[in-house]
Amino acid sequence: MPIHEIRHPLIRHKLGLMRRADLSTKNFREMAQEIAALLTYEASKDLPLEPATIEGWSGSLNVEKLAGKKVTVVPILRAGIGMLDGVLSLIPGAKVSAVGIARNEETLQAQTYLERLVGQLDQRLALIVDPMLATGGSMVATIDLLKKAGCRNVRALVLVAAPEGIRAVEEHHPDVHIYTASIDSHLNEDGYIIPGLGDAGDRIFGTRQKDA
Ligand SMILES: O=P(O)(O)OC[C@H]1O[C@H](OP(=O)(O)OP(=O)(O)O)[C@H](O)[C@@H]1O
Ligand SMILES: O=c1cc[nH]c(=O)[nH]1
Ligand SMILES: [Mg+2]
Repeated sequence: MPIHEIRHPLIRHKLGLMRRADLSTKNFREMAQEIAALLTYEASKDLPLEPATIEGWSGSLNVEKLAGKKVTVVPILRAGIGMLDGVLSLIPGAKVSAVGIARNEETLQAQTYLERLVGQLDQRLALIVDPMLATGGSMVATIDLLKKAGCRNVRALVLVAAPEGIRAVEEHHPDVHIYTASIDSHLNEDGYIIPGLGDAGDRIFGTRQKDA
């Protein structure tokens, strides 16, 4: 199954807090990074290990380390920045590939305005981060451009996913696994996830918010 809804109690609790309309910008940001770290833990649980010999306090011993595979984290700007540090807290050596995509508010079409990818993408696992998977247009466009640049191993971390967006990713990129804190009910007529979080970019950046 390429969709993984991680129903861990810590994630359920933190996501419940994020759904509160009165949560401050500060706390919304903190929860987004913390859930991102917990999703990273899940999304990395099958990364390959290789043996290594080290000098320990009692002499030489065999340990394990992550095998050759390198990681790039791919935040979809803007809102994806709100999950970046959470991923990097667990994979501090990862390179960051920034992709700027904004959804046209009328047509809901994804429009790409920035593409700053790191090198050696054919050897890297790409972990795309974006709080919201709504129609899936932004995610599909990001996976398209990563694969075009040579990336063969892509996973997506989203806080909330709509069934419509999951179907779009499955249809266009069935090899891509999605890790989410919640599969929500549906999209409303404006393309917002219900119950969702509202506009995640605005809530993370403090724009157009009542308490800004
Ligand atoms: O699945 P989709 O229908 O494409 O919608 C999801 C996208 O919409 C939001 O970004 P937005 O376009 O609002 O940009 P922002 O991050 O700059 O606020 C969100 O962060 C996703 O990137
Ligand atoms: O519910 C949604 C859908 C798209 N973008 C958001 O920020 N929220
Ligand atoms: Mg937005």
